[in-house]
Amino acid sequence: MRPKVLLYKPLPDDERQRLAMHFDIMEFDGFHRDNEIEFLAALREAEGIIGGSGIKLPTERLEQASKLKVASTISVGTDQYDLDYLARRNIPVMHTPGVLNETTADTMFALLMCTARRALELSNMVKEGRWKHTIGPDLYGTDVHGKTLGIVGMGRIGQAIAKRAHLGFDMKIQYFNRTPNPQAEKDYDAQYLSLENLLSSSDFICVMTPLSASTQGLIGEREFALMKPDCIFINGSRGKVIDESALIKALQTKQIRAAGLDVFQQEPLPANSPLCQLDNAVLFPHIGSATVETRRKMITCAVDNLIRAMSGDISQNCANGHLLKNSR
Ligand SMILES: NC(=O)C1=CN([C@@H]2O[C@H](COP(=O)(O)OP(=O)(O)OC[C@H]3O[C@@H](n4cnc5c(N)ncnc54)[C@H](OP(=O)(O)O)[C@@H]3O)[C@@H](O)[C@H]2O)C=CC1
Ligand SMILES: O=CC(=O)O
Repeated sequence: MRPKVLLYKPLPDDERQRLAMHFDIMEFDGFHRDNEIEFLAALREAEGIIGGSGIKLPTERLEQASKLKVASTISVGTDQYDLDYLARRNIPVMHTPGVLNETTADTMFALLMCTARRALELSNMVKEGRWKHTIGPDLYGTDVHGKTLGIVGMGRIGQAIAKRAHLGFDMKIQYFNRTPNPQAEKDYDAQYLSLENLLSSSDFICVMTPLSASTQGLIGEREFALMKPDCIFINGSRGKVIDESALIKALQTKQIRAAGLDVFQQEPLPANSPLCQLDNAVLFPHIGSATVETRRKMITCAVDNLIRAMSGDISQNCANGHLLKNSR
């Protein structure tokens, strides 16, 4: 009998067929109230699961997946899973690092540029017929080139952002990680600082860490208070890495200049969020990697990961390999 795999995110036909060559597929478009009973029945039968980061499968649900051997996600972030719990069950979590670095860095730079130059606010002014005369200083933006960019989380994507900033915009790069990144220091002349020093001396701050126990709430009221009054804050990591209420307060009181956000504590962001009322907040709907080309590469990578891991090979792209009891 072929292993059963629960697929809960739509795939292009060719990638779906590739899975079907190896597995019996139980297919769902997301996990929600309307499909809960059938979905959980399929989960109980599944040896493999494949979905995306936006669809949470909490541990109490995964406890029912007694036959589960592999979880594959079409994302680099794996915070939707409890990696320790799955490792205790010896279940590898496979993800898609690398293939989305450049696209996600492009998105973060777009967010940074739009925020600095007030692009969406001014575009809306034009579209709504409010452009009556040459704009004055009250609507001017701020320069990006030549400024100082602080990157919190100088990993794969952080370095792709540093490349754009340093080589393209002549920005000074400083960063904070738990461990220094000598490659970024060599390639982009990046300077390693404590979080406090980075926050108080950067013109732009971009957060690009994973969400984990060590990063949840990393940037809160105290951290916003350390930032320069002209600071532009960009979050591309996960909403819970920052205290969103503290950010809203910092934006409302102009404690910082502006924020560009791709991720939120609750996604989709509720329309009644105070963030939606703020001219100095540029909001993207979690589109870091959302281009045709890159989403396709991520799907191919996640399908490859599942096929290989189901046959026992987790040598590439395993997010919890270091935690597994039995290395494969
Ligand atoms: N908005 C979007 O659409 C996207 C969002 N993402 C998010 O970006 C995250 C990062 O991806 P990627 O660059 O591939 O990951 P990497 O693992 O390559 O980089 C993560 C970096 O964060 C640092 N970091 C981790 N924990 C801490 C901490 N407690 N304090 C300070 N720094 C920390 C790590 O350094 P060290 O371990 O030394 O601390 C590392 O440099 C993903 O996990 C995901 O959440 C990714 C893609 C798209
Ligand atoms: O947020 C996206 C991811 O790939 O992680």
